[in-house]
Amino acid sequence: MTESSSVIQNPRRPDPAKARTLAAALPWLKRYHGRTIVVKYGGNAMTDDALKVAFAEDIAFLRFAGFKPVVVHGGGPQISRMLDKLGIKSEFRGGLRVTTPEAMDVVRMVLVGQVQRELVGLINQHGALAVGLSGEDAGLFTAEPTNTVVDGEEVDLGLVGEVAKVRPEAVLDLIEAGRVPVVSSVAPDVNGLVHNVNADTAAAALAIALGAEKLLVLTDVEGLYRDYGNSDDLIQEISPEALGEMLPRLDAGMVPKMRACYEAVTGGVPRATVVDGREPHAVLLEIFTDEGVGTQVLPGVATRMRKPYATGEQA
Ligand SMILES: Nc1ncnc2c1ncn2[C@@H]1O[C@H](COP(=O)(O)OP(=O)(O)O)[C@@H](O)[C@H]1O
Ligand SMILES: CC(=O)N[C@@H](CCC(=O)OP(=O)(O)O)C(=O)O
Repeated sequence: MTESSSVIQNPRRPDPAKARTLAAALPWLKRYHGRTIVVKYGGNAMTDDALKVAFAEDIAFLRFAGFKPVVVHGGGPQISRMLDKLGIKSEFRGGLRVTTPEAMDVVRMVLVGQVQRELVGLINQHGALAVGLSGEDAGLFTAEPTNTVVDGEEVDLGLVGEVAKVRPEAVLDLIEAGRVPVVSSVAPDVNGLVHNVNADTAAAALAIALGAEKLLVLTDVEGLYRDYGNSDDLIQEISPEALGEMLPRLDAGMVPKMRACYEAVTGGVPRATVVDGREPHAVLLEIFTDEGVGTQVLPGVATRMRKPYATGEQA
């Protein structure tokens, strides 16, 4: 022994529980290795800095674990706050923002210039991974103007679009280069006029075009309630057919969200899951556990219910 060497007295034995947790992740590592997972990060799940940091860690973790995560972000509350500051009224119909040309400028500024930039910066704390883009980049999305029907009446939503076409090449190039695309949901129509696309809708269209293994949607509730406001029964698993029957009875932000899950699964994505993004590390908890966090939409299942988690209990 040299003079400079030292002996650690009473070293602490490594905790076997840590190894068990890691070993339990093996089936999921095998299932999703090399597979694309589209993660939709809703504005309501970006409530504090610690949550956003944990989200960025989860995305970097997936990338380093050999998955191919693609982020599509929202920012509805952030847009509403900015509109409010500017003295512009926010109005939602059928879960979608009525978007005037004046509001469209703000939507684009907040989504692409603020929310996207912040997420890119947070993910890149872990390496040169994230690259931001919007539906305007390299023809990623072409929007088609859309209206909605509320209480049997057609409502003019202004510059709101559905995704009519996806050219996923730019996203595929980034994935191929080992990057994490972070996508904002604004998109030009065929004439180049930029439209506001709901981020859930954009995420579903991208998941289908990429042939993703999963669409994972982070929001601010534990999942889909069977009868929101009247009962705390949560739907744990539901088939696209049963969800399709529920769609006309849903309201507010759950309309585009559950429609997006429906579209994704009927469009070939094997499963779509809505989870509570207010839970730190919601992405890792959902992907690496089998207990059915949130609401899962997958073909061929009978509807299964559960009660919400007890207050203070971890997912
Ligand atoms: N059946 C339902 N189950 C769960 N949430 C519902 C339901 N119906 C309406 N909601 C509302 O939808 C909201 C989520 O949509 P939204 O506010 O657009 O979220 P995000 O910003 O994550 O896209 C919930 O906070 C809840 O208030
Ligand atoms: C047409 C429409 O409603 N677009 C949304 C786009 C942002 C979004 O979808 O954000 P969340 O995911 O946080 O709800 C909006 O203007 O709020």
